[in-house]
This record gives sequence, C-alpha cells and structure tokens, in this order.
Amino acid sequence: MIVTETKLKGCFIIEPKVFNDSRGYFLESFNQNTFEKKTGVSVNFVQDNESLSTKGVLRGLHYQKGDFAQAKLVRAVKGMVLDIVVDLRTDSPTYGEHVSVELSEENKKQLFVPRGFAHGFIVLSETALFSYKCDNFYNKASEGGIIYNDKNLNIDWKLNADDFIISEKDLQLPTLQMAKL
Ligand SMILES: Cc1cn([C@H]2C[C@H](O)[C@@H](COP(=O)(O)OP(=O)(O)O[C@H]3O[C@H](C)C(=O)[C@H](O)[C@H]3O)O2)c(=O)[nH]c1=O
Repeated sequence: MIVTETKLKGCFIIEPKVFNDSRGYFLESFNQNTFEKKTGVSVNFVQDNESLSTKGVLRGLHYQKGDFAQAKLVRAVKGMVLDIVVDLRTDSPTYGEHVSVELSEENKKQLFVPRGFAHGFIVLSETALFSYKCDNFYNKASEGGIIYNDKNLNIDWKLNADDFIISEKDLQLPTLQMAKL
C-alpha cells in the first residue's frame, strides 16, 4: 500500500497493493492495521455506501455537520471519477482549498477524506460505480453542502458544464461563504 498525504493535512491518497494473476486481480480494499500504520490515523468505519452514476453526474459538495461529521474512504470500483475534497476546517491553514484526484478502476486509487471536509465527484467515464466507507452514520438533519461552482473555490470539473447532471437539491446549495459549517 502506498500512502501519500495531500496538501490538505490528514487527507491521503492510498494505492493498495494489487495481486494480478491469470484469473484477474485481488486487493485488500481496506485493512484497519495497515491503514492506521501507514496514515497514523485511527478510524472506525460504521457505514458503507455505494452509488452508480452516468457520465457527467456531479454529486456534491456534501458534508455532515457537528457530531455527525464523517470521515470517508472513497474509491471508484468501476469507471472513473474526478474526486474533489474541500477543507472546511476554519482553523486550517488550507481552509477553503481543495484537491482533485482521478479515482478509477484502472488506477485503483482511494482517497481518505477526514472529518471537516466537503466531498463530491463528477463522473468522467460512461458510468461509475462509487463505493465508500464512512466513520459516522448518515444523519439527514446534519447534512450540509456547498454549490459546485462556488467562484471562490475555483474548481475545474473538467467536463463541459452543459453536460453536468446535478440533482435539484445540489443546485440549491449555498456558497462556502454562506454555508453553515
Ligand atoms: C448519503 C446518504 C443518502 N441516503 C439517501 C437519502 C436520499 O433519499 C438518497 C440519495 O441521497 P443523496 O442524493 O444525498 O446521494 P448523493 O448525492 O450520492 O450524496 C452523497 O454524495 C457525496 C458524494 C457524498 O460524499 C456523501 O456521502 C453523500 O452526500 O439516499 C441514505 O439513506 N444514506 C446516506 O448515507
């Protein structure tokens, strides 16, 4: 497993060891011991999520507030997404900054998103099966979000905006400046 910390402290790109053979491949998609040893982060995931999306679907930028904040370990099992995380930690030197990482079935990269971040992705392949672990349960009342095209975030979503597929809910999200964190 190769672990690389991004410019956002506590946010790691993880490349699992892949065992290829004539049958296909095997990898450990999560191992608590290895994860904690390599990242120095102790985490207890309690909920796994999965979503299937077509090209241009943009989900996010989402977070849960307060006691229901979630750390996530995200990956694209099939297809390719551009994954975006935004640092919402108001005491962080990188507050308001983001990293974007291509996650795909080819590169098998994962991204560990600590609590205190907004998360979203856009699908770059025809379809993408997205799977992720959360260290806190879903709590609808604690949901928050930031509009994908917040000018102050200046996120390059790569595709032509005419091709974006975004839920009505996400189109109503506030800018970071207006969001209640
Ligand atoms: C997140 C979630 C949703 N739901 C229900 C609520 C809705 O009836 C339905 C679809 O939810 P939503 O449109 O919020 O799904 P996404 O847009 O994929 O939301 C996710 O998108 C970005 C990428 C994230 O990082 C978050 O985990 C999550 O907010 O699933 C649940 O029952 N449990 C859950 O944990």
